[in-house]
Amino acid sequence: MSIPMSSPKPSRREQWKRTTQLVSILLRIYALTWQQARWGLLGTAVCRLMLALIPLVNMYLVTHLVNAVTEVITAGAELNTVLIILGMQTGLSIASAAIRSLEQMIMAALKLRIQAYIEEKMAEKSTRLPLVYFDRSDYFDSFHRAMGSQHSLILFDNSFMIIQSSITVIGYFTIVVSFHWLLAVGLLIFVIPSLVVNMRIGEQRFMQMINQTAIARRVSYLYNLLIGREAAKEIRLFGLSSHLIDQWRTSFMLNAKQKLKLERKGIAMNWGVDSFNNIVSSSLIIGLAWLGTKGRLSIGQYVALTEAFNSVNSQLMSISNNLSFMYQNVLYAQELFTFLDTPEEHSQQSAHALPLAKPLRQGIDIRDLSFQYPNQPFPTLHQVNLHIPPGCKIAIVGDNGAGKSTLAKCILGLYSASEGSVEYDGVNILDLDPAELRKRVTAVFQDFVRFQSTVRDNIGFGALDRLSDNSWLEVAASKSGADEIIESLPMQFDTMLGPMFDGGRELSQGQWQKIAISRAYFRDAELVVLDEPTASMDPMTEAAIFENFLQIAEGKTTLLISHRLGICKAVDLIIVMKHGRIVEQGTHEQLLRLGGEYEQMYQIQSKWYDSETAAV
Ligand SMILES: Nc1ncnc2c1ncn2[C@@H]1O[C@H](COP(=O)(O)OP(=O)(O)OP(=O)(O)O)[C@@H](O)[C@H]1O
Repeated sequence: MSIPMSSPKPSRREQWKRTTQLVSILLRIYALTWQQARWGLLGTAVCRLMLALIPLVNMYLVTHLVNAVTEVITAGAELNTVLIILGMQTGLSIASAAIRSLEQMIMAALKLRIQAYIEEKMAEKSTRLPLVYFDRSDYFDSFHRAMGSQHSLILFDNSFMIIQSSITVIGYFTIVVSFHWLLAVGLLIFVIPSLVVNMRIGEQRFMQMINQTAIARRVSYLYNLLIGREAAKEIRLFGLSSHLIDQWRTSFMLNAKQKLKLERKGIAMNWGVDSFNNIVSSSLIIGLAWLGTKGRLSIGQYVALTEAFNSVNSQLMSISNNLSFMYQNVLYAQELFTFLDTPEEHSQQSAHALPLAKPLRQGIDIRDLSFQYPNQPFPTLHQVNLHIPPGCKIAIVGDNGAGKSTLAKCILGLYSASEGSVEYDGVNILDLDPAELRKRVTAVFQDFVRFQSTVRDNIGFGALDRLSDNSWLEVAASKSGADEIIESLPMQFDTMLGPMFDGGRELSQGQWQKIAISRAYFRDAELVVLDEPTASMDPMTEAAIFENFLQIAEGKTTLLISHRLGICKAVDLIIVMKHGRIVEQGTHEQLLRLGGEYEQMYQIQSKWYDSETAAV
């Protein structure tokens, strides 16, 4: 879908291909607008048609008015005709203003409708894309460009303007041609230079937008960092404000200078076009005066034609501007459609997703699984093999960066294997319906979300269909120990959490964690993944959570990622990971006997706990 723009001199074939692509984008926009707002579109078309005819009627009235006024002055005729024509002109102006207002109202509604539709589609698309896209900078570039291209869809407005102006101009041409064909040729000369200049500038603006996307994103990233909550503490603590503002200013100015250069070029070129048009316009008026000397024009016709020239000039400028805007908007719209056409998650496109037994019979098998992040030079997981029987409790341990969280995300189906497979009951995860799979799994991640919303939402988002079921909410809250926190809140489950909105109660890190764990429990899933859920909790709370966890995990397949090895004694299987591989697996006793990585980690931690106890 993306149109190659970099080659300075495209071949004829490339030009043809590019033109057909642009036309197909244009047709797609028309189809979309028609589908979304056909009555608005029809209403606008009718208004624009009437507005196109009004100047022609006015020209007719001006001719008669000037002639009638001349009669009054030179031959002492009655004022009646003048008054009647003036009355008609006033009526025409009022009608014209009313139609214009109506058209503006329809257009405002139409634009909002299209904007809502596009924003919804973009949000839908973002949530349906595979998670791995969010690790790619080109995805963010594409999203940023698509966001900035939304306005381009109102190019139907440009088309209407062009049609409206064209009808008026054709009317004027028909009248002008009846006086002398050379006058009509002169009128045509107006349009060509301004069209060429505007299209060139439009294309350069678009290319600039493409080239500046990455840096424009950095500018907005730095700005949001400066004004946002996330970095507020550290900016103050480390005194980063001036440094970050300097960085932001440098990036901003880099973009601004390039933009300014192009604007200057555009303004200078338009000045050239304006001067040229003034010369053409003066020549035409001289031509009119010459026709007058030949006795082929009345004063009224002379005045009306001069007005017509000025009007045609502005109408032709409007056509040329709208054509170039249309061209520019089609180029932008291409970015939007490129984003909207990005392929989604595997099975969402397939109607042949395979069913899954409930509960699982054979469990989960990971076969020769390798996974590489798009922005990493080497795979993060190498040839991982693991069998997880149904109902088995597994702890995954290992150094920082060993690949524990990545493995969990592959098992949850959030990342697709680069090589090998994850199978549920022998069915490749890629052949399962993602929506169906997600109903069967639940997780708490290290970087869980703090929804700036009610407690009910924060827990209930785990299973939307039970959002208003208080008894389920209470059970989920008590399992994680969040019930005590909720009890102390002014409106219990309906209390707003987080500082972002009025009346929101901020919680401590550990309290938020309990809420996030409740959310995971709220979904009654077969596979529960807890990725370091207790990192911010005090040891007493941690012990309680683990105890609870094991109790409620009875019968469920559970995967626990933790650096604290205390829990490992109570699980069925411990997996030790190092540099993206499983290096050891077994029970606590088996691994201690093995005397390998696990035993070393365990000894270090027990010494640490022992010395803590000794110190106390
Ligand atoms: N979103 C990402 N994009 C690129 N690389 C990533 C991403 N997330 C993790 N990695 C890389 O993958 C490797 C494994 O990360 P992972 O988070 O799976 O490790 P972990 O064992 O869970 O670590 P920790 O104990 O610190 O949480 C790391 O070297 C990291 O650099």
